[in-house]
Amino acid sequence: MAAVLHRNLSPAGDETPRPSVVRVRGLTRRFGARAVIDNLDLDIAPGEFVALIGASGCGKSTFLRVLADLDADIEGEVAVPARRAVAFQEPRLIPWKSVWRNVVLGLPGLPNRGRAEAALAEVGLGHRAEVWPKVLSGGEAQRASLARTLVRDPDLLLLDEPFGALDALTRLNAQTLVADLWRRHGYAVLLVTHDVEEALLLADRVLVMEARGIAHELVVDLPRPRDISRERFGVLHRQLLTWLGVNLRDTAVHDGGE
Ligand SMILES: Nc1ncnc2c1ncn2[C@@H]1O[C@H](COP(=O)(O)OP(=O)(O)OP(=O)(O)O)[C@@H](O)[C@H]1O
Repeated sequence: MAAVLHRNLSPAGDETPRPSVVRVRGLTRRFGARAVIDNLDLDIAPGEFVALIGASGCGKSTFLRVLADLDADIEGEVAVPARRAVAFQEPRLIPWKSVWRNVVLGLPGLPNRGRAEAALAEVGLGHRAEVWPKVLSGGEAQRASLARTLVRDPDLLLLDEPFGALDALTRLNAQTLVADLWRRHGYAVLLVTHDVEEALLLADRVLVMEARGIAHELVVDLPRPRDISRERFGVLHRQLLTWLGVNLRDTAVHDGGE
């Protein structure tokens, strides 16, 4: 497994290293005798958007759960910021609480409706604060789940396939929203996804996970907003598919690197 170390993503010429917001060294997670993650190293810079992609069952969610502090049964060192937030494929809203109460659920102090409404307005749900979660569409529920991350004012946002269950158009809108929120708030993001295009649309860097660890890393050298019709986008797309073992017999695969 390749060790992946933080790259300085500041403008060309400025090689001053920045501190990492996530620092992982020698992480191993075993289930019984089997190491699903084996001696993994990773740094994520403040404000960096990193996508993690890989075949089903390779350990992506396991890794994200460790970073979210939902799993402490590990070996190695993991340093993450205290202010972090997580959103999953299912919005995980409590059905008997109104949307705004869901947004501030678990925050210390009295439920702060103003704060919830501000976050809901940011995701375009200012008019939905009072309703029950069951009346929200799939896309709206997922936006409420993003509002719940915003009220935590995170330094690190962990996203586990947050758009996986959405239809194509809703997904596109949700991706744009995530990109806008990221730009506005400046937190670092680790996005677990199965979608190569989504990874290239959103991330500064894409990590390809294979059994036990991170096997490849791609720095996405494309200007934002990303244009999927650009030739370079196609080159990076094919590179990722090749690493993922997708059969590209009918396309040119040798123009993207290795
Ligand atoms: N609590 C557990 N006990 C035993 N094995 C587990 C446990 N949690 C995960 N695993 C195993 O660890 C491996 C990695 O699982 P994980 O859910 O992290 O994969 P993933 O890459 O997120 O998959 P997917 O893309 O399908 O969501 C799988 O083989 C899974 O069966």
